[in-house]
Amino acid sequence: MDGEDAHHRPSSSSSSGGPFLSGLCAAALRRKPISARASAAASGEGLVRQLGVLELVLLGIGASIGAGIFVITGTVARDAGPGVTISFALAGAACVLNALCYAELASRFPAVVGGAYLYTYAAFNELTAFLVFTQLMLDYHIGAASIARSLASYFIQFLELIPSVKGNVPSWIGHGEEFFGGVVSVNILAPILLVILTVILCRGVKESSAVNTFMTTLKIIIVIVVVFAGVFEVDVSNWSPFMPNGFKAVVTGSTVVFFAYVGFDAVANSAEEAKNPQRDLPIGILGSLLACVILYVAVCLVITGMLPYTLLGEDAPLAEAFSAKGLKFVTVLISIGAVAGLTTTLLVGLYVQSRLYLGLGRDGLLPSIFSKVHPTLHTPLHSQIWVGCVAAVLAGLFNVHALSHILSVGTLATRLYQLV
Ligand SMILES: NC(=[NH2+])NCCC[C@H](N)C(=O)O
Repeated sequence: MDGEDAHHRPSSSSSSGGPFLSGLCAAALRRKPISARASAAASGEGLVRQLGVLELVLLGIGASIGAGIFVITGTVARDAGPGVTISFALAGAACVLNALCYAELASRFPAVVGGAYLYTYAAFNELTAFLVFTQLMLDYHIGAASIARSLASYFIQFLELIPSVKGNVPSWIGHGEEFFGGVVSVNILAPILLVILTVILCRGVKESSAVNTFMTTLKIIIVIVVVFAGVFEVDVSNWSPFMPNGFKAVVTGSTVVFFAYVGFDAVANSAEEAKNPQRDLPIGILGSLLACVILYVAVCLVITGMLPYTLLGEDAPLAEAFSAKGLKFVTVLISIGAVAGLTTTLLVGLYVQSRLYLGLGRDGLLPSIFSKVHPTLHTPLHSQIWVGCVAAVLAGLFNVHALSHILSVGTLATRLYQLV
């Protein structure tokens, strides 16, 4: 990798041998010449092109539809009323603008891993790119841990449906055994789930994509069934007034529901594994986002039409709305949808992280071990195992509450950076 690294770094800025500080500044301010890197990637030293357009669209949807739609809808609807639909449409429109930028950049630099990190490196400089990476990693590492913790709780809840098991599952298995006044909350199920997903990801991009395709299709079907089951329960009088607390509450709501769209950018990181990146990456990015906008808006219309917005629950609004109408089977479907949703956001999140580590390892910004790709599996094994371990340690020691505090700061900082 070192030879290649030297090859793609601009010699003018780094070879002068001048004072240490000016060398450092020059390094921090250099940009990435994409063409050289692209030809190195194209020479076939690692990842393989296995993903078609459908797999890319499902990758984006897999990363985006998590628990957000099942939870945030109710939280926001309590303020914005049925206008939460407009909140989702507004946030969706903002994301479409963002996605158009991603689509344009992804088709310009199609053959290199890296997504936002790569684009910042090419447009600004190495320092900015590295900062983008650190913030993305803060978000992804902590995000992966908290999603794994939520998944573990879901599994324990399913297990406790068995009468003889109910109340007998030790808390260190899934819910967390608390120490130091609740600062540390130890459990083993979340790390086990992370190990399983890491093994799948290490086996190959085709295998990981197959799991994602299956789970994502399942959750899309569930969301569609939920919408159709709900349509027959809609009472249009629940939609008026549409914005009980005015447009301001709707706009405020759109800043919260933005979270539900986070994920479509994952597609940009599969540039080196897409069969026809120049054409398929933009389709994958925009296609997955548009699918989410349609599904989310439909869910919002249905849920706010089913019950007066004041009666929507805060924790599991969608499930509660259906049990209030006596549709228990839909409630079960929603739980399965949430588990599938969490699993795919976790899977794709871990996938994206490893490709980012790979990109930085190749660029010499991280130790070269991260740049290694397994010769037969064609996956960045070291990077993948590393991101799995970090998430497993965090998920093994902290609960969602502790993790989400750190995550909010990370996500906000990341998005601010991207705006700049
Ligand atoms: N990188 C992240 N923060 N990913 C979290 C994705 C959350 C996903 N959009 C959801 O609604 O659940």
